[in-house]
Amino acid sequence: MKTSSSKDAGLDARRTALALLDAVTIENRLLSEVLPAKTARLEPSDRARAQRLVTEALRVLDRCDRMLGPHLSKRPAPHVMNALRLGVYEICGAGEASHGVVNSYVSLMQERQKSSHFKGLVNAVLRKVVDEGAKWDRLPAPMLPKWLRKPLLADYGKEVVVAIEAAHAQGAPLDVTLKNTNVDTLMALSADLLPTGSLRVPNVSQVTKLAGFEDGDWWVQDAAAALPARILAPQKGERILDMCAAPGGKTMQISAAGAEVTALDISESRMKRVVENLQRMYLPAIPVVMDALEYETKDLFDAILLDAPCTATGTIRRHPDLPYAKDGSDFPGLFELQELMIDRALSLLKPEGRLVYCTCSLLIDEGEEQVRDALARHPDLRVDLEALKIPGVDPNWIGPEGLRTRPDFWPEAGGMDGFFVTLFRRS
Ligand SMILES: C[S@@+](CC[C@H](N)C(=O)[O-])C[C@H]1O[C@@H](n2cnc3c(N)ncnc32)[C@H](O)[C@@H]1O
Repeated sequence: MKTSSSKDAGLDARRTALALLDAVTIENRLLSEVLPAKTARLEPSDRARAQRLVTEALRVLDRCDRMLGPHLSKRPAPHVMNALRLGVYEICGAGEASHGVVNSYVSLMQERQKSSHFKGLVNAVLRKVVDEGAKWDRLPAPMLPKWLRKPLLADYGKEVVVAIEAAHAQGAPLDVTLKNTNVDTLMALSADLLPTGSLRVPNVSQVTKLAGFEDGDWWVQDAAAALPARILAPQKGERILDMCAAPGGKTMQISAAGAEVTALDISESRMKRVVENLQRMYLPAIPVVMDALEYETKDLFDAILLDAPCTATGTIRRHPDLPYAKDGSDFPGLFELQELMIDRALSLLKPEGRLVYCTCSLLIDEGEEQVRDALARHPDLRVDLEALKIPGVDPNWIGPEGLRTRPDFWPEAGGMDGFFVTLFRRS
């Protein structure tokens, strides 16, 4: 690994960003899986720079490709294409000095024998892009890849999908959930209080340095992700199962409300994060590491929150790598697992108990369709629509099966993640 010198300032971060983009688009890995290993040897400032560069470029990858299209008679090898994409993003999207950007990506091509003969192409194409920079702002919002755009078009229609894509390009603000409603914390964070009770914090560079982090006054949680536990409305002393708990955002909401919460997750490493998060917040919970489909208990629960494993397509604002790392092939397996988990949850619930089912997905298959199927399988089950009408939730977001949020909601305030939430009771 080379180190930065004044001559090649930014090269280490760019090399790593290119390796990360290759890992996502060629090896189909999620950034969260590859970031630790690929950035381990970088200086903290370069690590942050590489992460920012690849994340922001992924957000506008379709735009980069549109800029490059007219200058490429044939798509070059993926590694070369990714260098061009990063170069375009840096020149047009980030407004970096074009001379340094072009030189860096040409140098990176020279570093590998296989790509060294593309250095002339990279040089020529990026220079042409510099001349056409003004085109960038006139390009439409980046489109999702076809494999994901197609089902979303079927679910929502073109107008909504275009609005969702525009919201994805904007990225996501930082939202936090307060442990206790505390005006001092609100003031110290200079945050906006959102209609649903979450706080939106402006201009964050380092979350751990924000007021109240050390004291456990709040945790990071998107405003939409905070809705399922609010809808569950945990009561002091109730026994509640958080059936897919890690990393623990909803467990902490339930615990902070004074309920006795069992936090279950199949992943030992992810459960460690739940425990760490609970410790930082000084909140109790009973951690259980096991497959929810095998979990049994004699003492049925008063309420269950099932935040089922899903495609996470509602979180693309935060994870723009997802549409490029995935191709939808694992989706049917997830839909089946969600169905099994709903049935399992019902078997662990008191007859008068309530089950909140939610997914951070935009796909109807993982929300409304799961509810319709569950009602057909369990004739004694009903959806409690009244329970979904909590403060700040627009009644238009509620359909016959439950509450649907989308990234294009609250556009002026900065949007929200896509979620589906419903509350089941037995008739
Ligand atoms: C959407 S995440 C949960 C997020 C969490 N509720 C929160 O608010 O922080 C889904 C979780 O389901 C867990 N999971 C996947 N399959 C599972 C299974 N069969 N049993 C229990 N947990 C499972 C995953 O490890 C993952 O942590």
